[in-house]
Amino acid sequence: MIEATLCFPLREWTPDERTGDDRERTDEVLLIEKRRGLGEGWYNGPGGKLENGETPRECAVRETREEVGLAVRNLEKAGELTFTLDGDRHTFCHVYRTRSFDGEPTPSDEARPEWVPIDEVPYDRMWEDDRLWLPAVLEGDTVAGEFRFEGGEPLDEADFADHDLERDVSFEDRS
Ligand SMILES: CNc1ncnc2c1ncn2[C@@H]1O[C@H](COP(=O)(O)OP(=O)(O)OP(=O)(O)O)[C@@H](O)[C@H]1O
Repeated sequence: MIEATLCFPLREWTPDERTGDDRERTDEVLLIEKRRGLGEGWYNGPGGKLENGETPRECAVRETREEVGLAVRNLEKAGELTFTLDGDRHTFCHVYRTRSFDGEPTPSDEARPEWVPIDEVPYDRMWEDDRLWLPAVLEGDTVAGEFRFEGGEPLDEADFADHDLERDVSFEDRS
């Protein structure tokens, strides 16, 4: 089974009063448009597979740096997701969020970063399961879920079948 991570950097957006912008204060999340590999063309958070000897947190920090050049800190565990394919466990994904980071998001060969207001997340251009668990993560809740896909490899061409999801879970292992 593949072990992977996703990281969702958050920042507060406030209107600049000098421009007369009357939109409400909101949170924005840093998403990427994936340019190659699994989920190419779709939006997701920065993230990827664990390398040998790496902890999930280290992986999320490394992948965010590699994909969008942002140095994230103080990651908060927000979710654990299991993706099955035709009944077998395919990927286990650790989800993090953080409001601490240095640098400016910069595009790479792998990803094009974009700050998006949390109520404008483009769920129709994401993995089908994202709409089920990401809103809770962006609202500050924690989630644990299993999402079942059918139809064979690759995972991003399989059909989403069904799921179980729990909110307000606690993660004991600090991973
Ligand atoms: C099935 N439903 C899913 N819903 C939401 N997110 C999903 C996902 N399934 C995989 N993911 C995430 O997608 C990234 C794959 O990225 P990643 O491992 O980098 O794939 P890629 O093939 O590009 O690998 P390399 O860059 O070659 O290592 C990685 O963050 C992983 O957690």
